[in-house]
Amino acid sequence: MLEKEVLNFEKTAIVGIVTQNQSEEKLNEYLDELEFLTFTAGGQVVKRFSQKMERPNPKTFMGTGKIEEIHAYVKENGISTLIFDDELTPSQQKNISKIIEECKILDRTHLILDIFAQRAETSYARTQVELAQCIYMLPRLSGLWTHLERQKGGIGMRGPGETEIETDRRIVRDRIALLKDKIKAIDKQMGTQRGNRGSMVRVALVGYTNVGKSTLMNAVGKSDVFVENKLFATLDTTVRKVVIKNLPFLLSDTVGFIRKLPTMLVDSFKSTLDEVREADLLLHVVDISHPEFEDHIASVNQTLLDIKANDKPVIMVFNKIDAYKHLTIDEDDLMTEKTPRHFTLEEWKSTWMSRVGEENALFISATNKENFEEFRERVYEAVRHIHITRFPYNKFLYPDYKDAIEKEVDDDEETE
Ligand SMILES: Nc1nc2c(ncn2[C@@H]2O[C@H](COP(=O)(O)OP(=O)(O)OP(=O)(O)O)[C@@H](O)[C@H]2O)c(=O)[nH]1
Ligand SMILES: [Mg+2]
Repeated sequence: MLEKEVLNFEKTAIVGIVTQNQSEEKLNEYLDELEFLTFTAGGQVVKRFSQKMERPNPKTFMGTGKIEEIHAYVKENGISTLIFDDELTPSQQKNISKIIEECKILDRTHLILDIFAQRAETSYARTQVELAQCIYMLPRLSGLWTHLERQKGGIGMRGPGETEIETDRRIVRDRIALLKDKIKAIDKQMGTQRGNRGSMVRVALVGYTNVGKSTLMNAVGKSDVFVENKLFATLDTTVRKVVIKNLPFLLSDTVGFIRKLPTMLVDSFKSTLDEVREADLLLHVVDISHPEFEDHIASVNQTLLDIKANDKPVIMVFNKIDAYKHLTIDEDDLMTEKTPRHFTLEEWKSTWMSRVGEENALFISATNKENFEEFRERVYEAVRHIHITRFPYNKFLYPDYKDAIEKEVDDDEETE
Protein backbone atom coordinates (compact mmCIF):
# COMPACT_ATOMS: atom_id res chain seq x y z
CA MET A 1 0.00 0.00 0.00
CA LEU A 2 2.88 2.37 0.56
CA GLU A 3 3.84 2.40 -3.07
CA LYS A 4 6.45 4.66 -4.54
CA GLU A 5 4.97 8.10 -4.33
CA VAL A 6 5.79 10.60 -7.04
CA LEU A 7 5.26 14.14 -5.91
CA ASN A 8 4.50 16.13 -8.99
CA PHE A 9 4.68 19.42 -7.25
CA GLU A 10 5.43 22.54 -9.15
CA LYS A 11 5.41 25.50 -6.84
CA THR A 12 7.17 24.92 -3.58
CA ALA A 13 8.02 27.10 -0.60
CA ILE A 14 10.70 26.11 1.88
CA VAL A 15 10.94 26.97 5.56
CA GLY A 16 13.73 27.11 8.14
CA ILE A 17 14.57 28.75 11.43
CA VAL A 18 17.44 30.83 12.76
CA THR A 19 18.44 29.78 16.28
CA GLN A 20 21.38 30.25 18.61
CA ASN A 21 23.14 27.29 17.06
CA GLN A 22 22.08 28.08 13.53
CA SER A 23 23.05 31.49 12.17
CA GLU A 24 21.26 33.14 9.30
CA GLU A 25 24.20 32.34 7.04
CA LYS A 26 24.11 28.66 7.97
CA LEU A 27 20.37 28.58 7.44
CA ASN A 28 20.82 29.99 3.96
CA GLU A 29 23.33 27.29 3.13
CA TYR A 30 20.94 24.66 4.45
CA LEU A 31 18.08 26.12 2.45
CA ASP A 32 20.28 26.10 -0.68
CA GLU A 33 20.71 22.40 -0.14
CA LEU A 34 17.01 21.91 0.55
CA GLU A 35 16.28 23.73 -2.70
CA PHE A 36 18.59 21.35 -4.56
CA LEU A 37 16.87 18.40 -2.89
CA THR A 38 13.49 19.83 -3.94
CA PHE A 39 14.74 20.21 -7.49
CA THR A 40 15.96 16.63 -7.45
CA ALA A 41 12.48 15.52 -6.37
CA GLY A 42 10.89 17.49 -9.20
CA GLY A 43 9.84 20.73 -7.54
CA GLN A 44 10.62 24.38 -7.99
CA VAL A 45 11.23 26.60 -5.01
CA VAL A 46 9.56 29.98 -5.42
CA LYS A 47 9.79 31.29 -1.88
CA ARG A 48 11.80 30.89 1.32
CA PHE A 49 10.48 31.62 4.80
CA SER A 50 12.57 31.94 7.90
CA GLN A 51 12.11 33.04 11.47
CA LYS A 52 14.43 33.81 14.36
CA MET A 53 13.43 31.87 17.43
CA GLU A 54 14.99 30.45 20.56
CA ARG A 55 13.58 27.03 19.92
CA PRO A 56 10.92 25.62 17.60
CA ASN A 57 7.33 25.98 18.71
CA PRO A 58 6.30 22.50 19.94
CA LYS A 59 2.84 22.87 18.41
CA THR A 60 3.41 24.44 15.00
CA PHE A 61 7.20 24.57 14.67
CA MET A 62 7.10 28.26 13.61
CA GLY A 63 5.34 30.95 15.61
CA THR A 64 1.62 31.44 15.09
CA GLY A 65 2.09 34.76 13.29
CA LYS A 66 4.63 33.27 10.89
CA ILE A 67 2.34 30.33 10.12
CA GLU A 68 -0.41 32.80 9.27
CA GLU A 69 1.95 34.74 7.00
CA ILE A 70 2.93 31.53 5.21
CA HIS A 71 -0.70 30.51 4.97
CA ALA A 72 -1.62 33.79 3.27
CA TYR A 73 1.24 33.40 0.80
CA VAL A 74 0.29 29.80 0.02
CA LYS A 75 -3.28 30.84 -0.76
CA GLU A 76 -2.33 33.86 -2.86
CA ASN A 77 0.33 32.13 -4.92
CA GLY A 78 -1.09 28.66 -5.36
CA ILE A 79 1.80 26.94 -3.54
CA SER A 80 1.27 23.21 -3.63
CA THR A 81 4.03 22.02 -1.33
CA LEU A 82 5.59 23.45 1.79
CA ILE A 83 8.83 21.85 2.96
CA PHE A 84 10.42 22.33 6.38
CA ASP A 85 14.19 21.99 6.65
CA ASP A 86 13.96 20.25 10.00
CA GLU A 87 12.17 17.09 10.95
CA LEU A 88 8.65 17.86 12.19
CA THR A 89 7.12 15.82 14.96
CA PRO A 90 3.96 13.98 13.90
CA SER A 91 1.86 16.42 15.92
CA GLN A 92 3.57 19.50 14.46
CA GLN A 93 2.92 18.17 11.00
CA LYS A 94 -0.70 17.50 11.84
CA ASN A 95 -1.23 20.90 13.42
CA ILE A 96 0.35 22.77 10.52
CA SER A 97 -1.69 20.73 8.02
CA LYS A 98 -4.82 21.75 9.90
CA ILE A 99 -4.01 25.44 9.49
CA ILE A 100 -2.49 25.39 6.02
CA GLU A 101 -4.77 22.87 4.45
CA GLU A 102 -4.33 24.01 0.85
CA CYS A 103 -1.00 22.29 0.36
CA LYS A 104 1.12 19.31 1.32
CA ILE A 105 3.28 19.75 4.40
CA LEU A 106 6.55 17.85 4.16
CA ASP A 107 9.75 17.85 6.11
CA ARG A 108 13.31 17.19 5.02
CA THR A 109 13.14 13.52 5.95
CA HIS A 110 9.97 12.98 3.95
CA LEU A 111 11.55 14.73 0.97
CA ILE A 112 14.70 12.59 1.12
CA LEU A 113 12.57 9.45 1.46
CA ASP A 114 10.64 10.55 -1.60
CA ILE A 115 13.82 11.06 -3.64
CA PHE A 116 15.07 7.65 -2.54
CA ALA A 117 11.74 6.11 -3.57
CA GLN A 118 11.96 7.73 -7.00
CA ARG A 119 15.53 6.58 -7.48
CA ALA A 120 15.42 3.03 -6.10
CA GLU A 121 15.98 0.76 -9.07
CA THR A 122 16.67 -2.70 -7.72
CA SER A 123 14.22 -4.64 -5.62
CA TYR A 124 16.72 -4.53 -2.76
CA ALA A 125 16.92 -0.73 -2.77
CA ARG A 126 13.13 -0.53 -3.07
CA THR A 127 12.67 -2.84 -0.09
CA GLN A 128 15.05 -0.72 1.99
CA VAL A 129 13.31 2.51 1.04
CA GLU A 130 9.86 1.09 1.67
CA LEU A 131 10.95 -0.05 5.12
CA ALA A 132 12.18 3.47 5.89
CA GLN A 133 8.91 4.93 4.56
CA CYS A 134 6.83 2.62 6.73
CA ILE A 135 8.84 3.45 9.83
CA TYR A 136 8.46 7.14 9.07
CA MET A 137 4.74 6.86 8.48
CA LEU A 138 3.76 4.71 11.42
CA PRO A 139 3.53 7.50 14.01
CA ARG A 140 2.00 9.84 11.43
CA LEU A 141 -0.82 7.62 10.33
CA SER A 142 -3.67 9.38 12.05
CA GLY A 143 -2.63 12.63 10.41
CA LEU A 144 -2.53 11.02 7.01
CA TRP A 145 -5.96 9.57 7.53
CA THR A 146 -7.52 12.94 8.26
CA HIS A 147 -5.88 14.20 5.12
CA LEU A 148 -7.68 11.55 3.08
CA GLU A 149 -10.96 12.46 4.73
CA ARG A 150 -10.41 16.00 3.68
CA GLN A 151 -9.74 15.04 0.07
CA LYS A 152 -13.13 13.41 0.01
CA GLY A 153 -14.57 16.80 0.76
CA GLY A 154 -15.05 16.26 4.41
CA ILE A 155 -13.48 19.48 5.67
CA GLY A 156 -14.22 19.89 9.32
CA MET A 157 -15.68 16.42 9.57
CA ARG A 158 -14.63 14.19 12.40
CA GLY A 159 -11.71 11.93 11.58
CA PRO A 160 -12.05 8.19 11.52
CA GLY A 161 -12.55 6.35 14.79
CA GLU A 162 -9.64 4.93 16.68
CA THR A 163 -10.36 1.45 15.36
CA GLU A 164 -9.71 2.46 11.77
CA ILE A 165 -6.41 4.07 12.65
CA GLU A 166 -5.50 1.02 14.67
CA THR A 167 -6.25 -1.28 11.73
CA ASP A 168 -4.09 0.92 9.56
CA ARG A 169 -1.28 0.82 12.06
CA ARG A 170 -1.48 -2.93 12.24
CA ILE A 171 -1.24 -3.23 8.46
CA VAL A 172 1.86 -1.04 8.43
CA ARG A 173 3.41 -2.91 11.37
CA ASP A 174 2.89 -6.23 9.58
CA ARG A 175 4.42 -4.76 6.47
CA ILE A 176 7.47 -3.60 8.46
CA ALA A 177 7.98 -7.10 9.84
CA LEU A 178 7.68 -8.56 6.34
CA LEU A 179 10.14 -6.10 4.83
CA LYS A 180 12.63 -6.72 7.62
CA ASP A 181 12.48 -10.47 6.93
CA LYS A 182 12.94 -9.85 3.24
CA ILE A 183 15.99 -7.67 3.87
CA LYS A 184 17.44 -10.24 6.26
CA ALA A 185 17.18 -12.90 3.58
CA ILE A 186 18.90 -10.75 0.94
CA ASP A 187 21.57 -9.71 3.48
CA LYS A 188 22.47 -13.30 4.13
CA GLN A 189 22.87 -13.87 0.43
CA MET A 190 24.93 -10.71 -0.01
CA GLY A 191 27.11 -11.56 2.98
CA THR A 192 27.94 -14.89 1.35
CA GLN A 193 28.73 -13.12 -1.91
CA ARG A 194 31.06 -10.73 -0.13
CA GLY A 195 32.70 -13.63 1.66
CA ASN A 196 33.37 -15.31 -1.68
CA ARG A 197 35.42 -12.49 -3.02
CA GLY A 198 38.62 -14.09 -1.83
CA SER A 199 41.94 -12.51 -1.43
CA MET A 200 41.42 -9.06 -2.80
CA VAL A 201 41.77 -5.77 -1.01
CA ARG A 202 38.50 -3.88 -0.76
CA VAL A 203 38.36 -0.16 -1.35
CA ALA A 204 35.19 1.91 -0.92
CA LEU A 205 34.39 5.34 -2.30
CA VAL A 206 32.55 7.35 0.32
CA GLY A 207 31.47 10.96 0.42
CA TYR A 208 28.71 13.49 0.46
CA THR A 209 26.09 13.17 -2.27
CA ASN A 210 26.98 14.63 -5.69
CA VAL A 211 30.73 14.95 -5.05
CA GLY A 212 31.70 12.77 -8.02
CA LYS A 213 32.07 9.26 -6.56
CA SER A 214 30.43 7.53 -9.52
CA THR A 215 32.35 9.69 -11.99
CA LEU A 216 35.58 8.65 -10.30
CA MET A 217 34.47 5.01 -10.27
CA ASN A 218 33.86 5.20 -14.00
CA ALA A 219 37.18 6.91 -14.64
CA VAL A 220 39.15 4.40 -12.59
CA GLY A 221 37.22 1.26 -13.23
CA LYS A 222 36.29 1.86 -16.85
CA SER A 223 32.83 0.89 -15.75
CA ASP A 224 29.51 2.50 -16.40
CA VAL A 225 27.84 3.85 -13.30
CA PHE A 226 24.95 6.29 -13.44
CA VAL A 227 26.20 9.86 -13.01
CA GLU A 228 23.93 12.84 -12.69
CA ASN A 229 24.04 16.35 -11.32
CA LYS A 230 21.27 15.61 -8.89
CA LEU A 231 21.38 14.33 -5.36
CA PHE A 232 21.41 10.61 -4.67
CA ALA A 233 22.06 9.44 -8.20
CA THR A 234 23.41 6.22 -6.72
CA LEU A 235 21.40 4.16 -4.25
CA ASP A 236 22.77 0.70 -4.79
CA THR A 237 26.31 -0.33 -4.21
CA THR A 238 28.27 -1.21 -7.32
CA VAL A 239 31.39 -3.28 -6.94
CA ARG A 240 33.98 -3.51 -9.70
CA LYS A 241 37.22 -5.31 -9.96
CA VAL A 242 39.86 -2.76 -10.81
CA VAL A 243 43.41 -3.48 -11.87
CA ILE A 244 46.00 -0.74 -11.51
CA LYS A 245 49.24 -1.84 -13.10
CA ASN A 246 49.09 -5.53 -12.23
CA LEU A 247 47.42 -5.25 -8.88
CA PRO A 248 43.74 -6.24 -8.74
CA PHE A 249 41.41 -4.96 -6.03
CA LEU A 250 37.71 -4.38 -5.51
CA LEU A 251 36.34 -0.87 -5.68
CA SER A 252 32.81 -0.06 -4.54
CA ASP A 253 30.65 2.96 -5.17
CA THR A 254 27.76 3.52 -2.83
CA VAL A 255 24.99 5.83 -1.70
CA GLY A 256 26.09 9.39 -0.93
CA PHE A 257 25.76 10.83 2.56
CA ILE A 258 23.92 13.98 3.49
CA ARG A 259 23.65 16.08 6.62
CA LYS A 260 20.80 15.06 8.91
CA LEU A 261 20.53 11.77 7.06
CA PRO A 262 17.33 10.37 8.51
CA THR A 263 18.29 7.69 11.02
CA MET A 264 15.67 5.30 9.69
CA LEU A 265 17.37 5.54 6.30
CA VAL A 266 20.79 4.84 7.75
CA ASP A 267 19.23 1.85 9.53
CA SER A 268 17.47 0.44 6.53
CA PHE A 269 20.50 1.02 4.31
CA LYS A 270 22.75 -0.75 6.80
CA SER A 271 23.53 -3.60 4.45
CA THR A 272 24.22 -1.29 1.54
CA LEU A 273 26.66 0.37 3.87
CA ASP A 274 28.19 -2.98 4.86
CA GLU A 275 30.37 -2.54 1.82
CA VAL A 276 31.82 0.53 3.53
CA ARG A 277 32.02 -1.15 6.91
CA GLU A 278 33.90 -4.11 5.51
CA ALA A 279 36.29 -2.14 3.32
CA ASP A 280 40.05 -2.15 3.95
CA LEU A 281 40.54 1.38 2.68
CA LEU A 282 38.22 4.34 2.22
CA LEU A 283 38.57 6.98 -0.45
CA HIS A 284 36.72 9.94 1.03
CA VAL A 285 35.73 12.00 -2.00
CA VAL A 286 35.10 15.72 -1.40
CA ASP A 287 33.70 18.30 -3.81
CA ILE A 288 36.19 21.07 -3.12
CA SER A 289 34.31 23.45 -5.42
CA HIS A 290 31.33 23.39 -3.04
CA PRO A 291 31.35 26.33 -0.60
CA GLU A 292 30.37 24.09 2.33
CA PHE A 293 32.76 21.26 1.64
CA GLU A 294 34.17 21.38 5.17
CA ASP A 295 30.67 20.82 6.61
CA HIS A 296 30.22 17.96 4.18
CA ILE A 297 33.40 16.32 5.43
CA ALA A 298 32.12 16.64 9.00
CA SER A 299 28.76 15.01 8.15
CA VAL A 300 30.47 12.18 6.30
CA ASN A 301 32.78 11.57 9.26
CA GLN A 302 29.77 11.59 11.57
CA THR A 303 27.97 9.02 9.42
CA LEU A 304 31.12 6.88 9.29
CA LEU A 305 31.16 7.02 13.08
CA ASP A 306 27.44 6.10 13.21
CA ILE A 307 28.00 3.02 11.08
CA LYS A 308 31.20 2.19 13.00
CA ALA A 309 33.48 2.56 10.00
CA ASN A 310 35.61 5.34 11.45
CA ASP A 311 38.70 3.28 12.22
CA LYS A 312 39.85 2.59 8.68
CA PRO A 313 42.68 4.07 6.68
CA VAL A 314 41.32 6.98 4.65
CA ILE A 315 42.66 8.85 1.66
CA MET A 316 41.01 12.24 1.20
CA VAL A 317 40.30 12.84 -2.46
CA PHE A 318 39.55 16.49 -3.14
CA ASN A 319 37.69 16.36 -6.44
CA LYS A 320 36.46 19.00 -8.91
CA ILE A 321 39.59 21.14 -8.66
CA ASP A 322 38.75 22.31 -12.20
CA ALA A 323 35.64 23.99 -10.82
CA TYR A 324 37.25 25.45 -7.70
CA LYS A 325 36.81 29.21 -7.45
CA HIS A 326 37.77 31.50 -4.59
CA LEU A 327 36.73 35.02 -3.74
CA THR A 328 39.30 37.76 -4.16
CA ILE A 329 39.89 40.96 -2.22
CA ASP A 330 40.96 44.05 -4.14
CA GLU A 331 44.28 45.48 -3.05
CA ASP A 332 42.73 48.79 -2.00
CA ASP A 333 39.94 47.05 -0.11
CA LEU A 334 40.96 47.22 3.53
CA MET A 335 37.55 46.40 4.95
CA THR A 336 36.95 42.87 3.72
CA GLU A 337 38.33 40.22 6.02
CA LYS A 338 39.99 37.19 4.57
CA THR A 339 37.93 34.03 5.07
CA PRO A 340 38.39 30.44 3.86
CA ARG A 341 36.26 31.46 0.87
CA HIS A 342 39.26 33.54 -0.25
CA PHE A 343 41.78 30.69 -0.05
CA THR A 344 43.50 29.53 -3.18
CA LEU A 345 43.96 25.79 -3.56
CA GLU A 346 47.59 26.23 -2.49
CA GLU A 347 46.48 28.05 0.65
CA TRP A 348 43.96 25.32 1.42
CA LYS A 349 46.73 22.74 1.18
CA SER A 350 48.58 24.40 4.03
CA THR A 351 45.55 24.46 6.35
CA TRP A 352 44.36 21.43 8.34
CA MET A 353 44.65 19.57 5.05
CA SER A 354 48.41 19.43 5.52
CA ARG A 355 47.84 17.52 8.74
CA VAL A 356 46.23 14.57 7.00
CA GLY A 357 49.63 14.10 5.35
CA GLU A 358 50.61 14.65 1.75
CA GLU A 359 50.10 11.02 0.90
CA ASN A 360 46.60 11.02 2.31
CA ALA A 361 45.32 14.05 0.45
CA LEU A 362 44.88 14.11 -3.30
CA PHE A 363 43.64 16.94 -5.46
CA ILE A 364 42.04 15.80 -8.67
CA SER A 365 39.42 16.39 -11.28
CA ALA A 366 37.57 13.21 -12.16
CA THR A 367 36.05 14.70 -15.30
CA ASN A 368 39.28 16.21 -16.69
CA LYS A 369 41.42 13.45 -15.27
CA GLU A 370 43.72 16.04 -13.75
CA ASN A 371 46.36 14.55 -11.43
CA PHE A 372 44.96 11.17 -12.31
CA GLU A 373 48.30 9.47 -12.62
CA GLU A 374 49.16 10.62 -9.09
CA PHE A 375 45.78 9.37 -7.90
CA ARG A 376 46.31 5.92 -9.43
CA GLU A 377 49.80 5.71 -8.04
CA ARG A 378 48.68 6.67 -4.55
CA VAL A 379 45.79 4.19 -4.55
CA TYR A 380 48.11 1.54 -5.92
CA GLU A 381 50.62 2.12 -3.12
CA ALA A 382 47.95 2.05 -0.42
CA VAL A 383 46.32 -1.10 -1.78
CA ARG A 384 49.69 -2.76 -2.23
CA HIS A 385 50.61 -1.95 1.36
CA ILE A 386 47.39 -3.54 2.64
CA HIS A 387 47.79 -6.47 0.27
CA ILE A 388 51.32 -7.25 1.42
CA THR A 389 50.30 -7.11 5.07
CA ARG A 390 47.23 -9.25 4.45
CA PHE A 391 48.61 -11.79 2.00
CA PRO A 392 52.38 -11.82 2.64
CA TYR A 393 52.95 -14.97 0.60
CA ASN A 394 52.37 -13.35 -2.77
CA LYS A 395 54.00 -9.98 -2.24
CA PHE A 396 56.44 -10.61 -5.07
CA LEU A 397 53.62 -10.46 -7.53
CA TYR A 398 53.26 -6.75 -7.01
CA PRO A 399 56.34 -4.65 -7.64
CA ASP A 400 56.54 -0.89 -7.10
CA TYR A 401 54.16 1.19 -9.14
CA LYS A 402 56.88 2.53 -11.42
CA ASP A 403 58.20 -0.96 -12.20
CA ALA A 404 54.81 -2.45 -12.68
CA ILE A 405 53.50 -3.13 -16.13
CA GLU A 406 50.10 -1.73 -17.07
CA LYS A 407 47.52 -4.35 -17.80
CA GLU A 408 44.26 -3.56 -19.55
CA VAL A 409 41.07 -4.29 -17.63
CA ASP A 410 38.41 -6.02 -19.65
CA ASP A 411 34.79 -5.55 -18.89
CA ASP A 412 34.33 -9.27 -18.48
CA GLU A 413 36.64 -9.13 -15.50
CA GLU A 414 34.00 -7.35 -13.50
CA THR A 415 32.85 -9.30 -10.54
CA GLU A 416 29.27 -8.07 -10.37
N1 LIG B 1 33.48 20.15 -12.69
C1 LIG B 1 33.52 18.88 -12.28
N2 LIG B 1 32.38 18.20 -12.16
C2 LIG B 1 32.45 16.91 -11.74
C3 LIG B 1 33.70 16.28 -11.45
N3 LIG B 1 33.44 15.02 -11.06
C4 LIG B 1 32.10 14.85 -11.11
N4 LIG B 1 31.49 15.98 -11.53
C5 LIG B 1 30.04 16.21 -11.72
O1 LIG B 1 29.38 16.16 -10.47
C6 LIG B 1 28.06 15.62 -10.61
C7 LIG B 1 27.85 14.47 -9.67
O2 LIG B 1 28.65 13.39 -10.04
P1 LIG B 1 28.38 11.89 -9.56
O3 LIG B 1 29.56 11.09 -10.00
O4 LIG B 1 27.01 11.45 -9.93
O5 LIG B 1 28.43 12.12 -7.98
P2 LIG B 1 28.16 11.03 -6.82
O6 LIG B 1 29.09 11.38 -5.72
O7 LIG B 1 28.24 9.66 -7.37
O8 LIG B 1 26.68 11.41 -6.41
P3 LIG B 1 25.53 10.50 -5.69
O9 LIG B 1 25.51 9.17 -6.33
O10 LIG B 1 24.33 11.32 -5.93
O11 LIG B 1 25.92 10.46 -4.24
C8 LIG B 1 27.95 15.23 -12.09
O12 LIG B 1 27.28 16.27 -12.76
C9 LIG B 1 29.39 15.11 -12.54
O13 LIG B 1 29.54 15.33 -13.92
C10 LIG B 1 34.90 17.06 -11.61
O14 LIG B 1 36.03 16.62 -11.39
N5 LIG B 1 34.73 18.34 -12.01
MG1 LIG C 1 26.84 8.21 -7.47
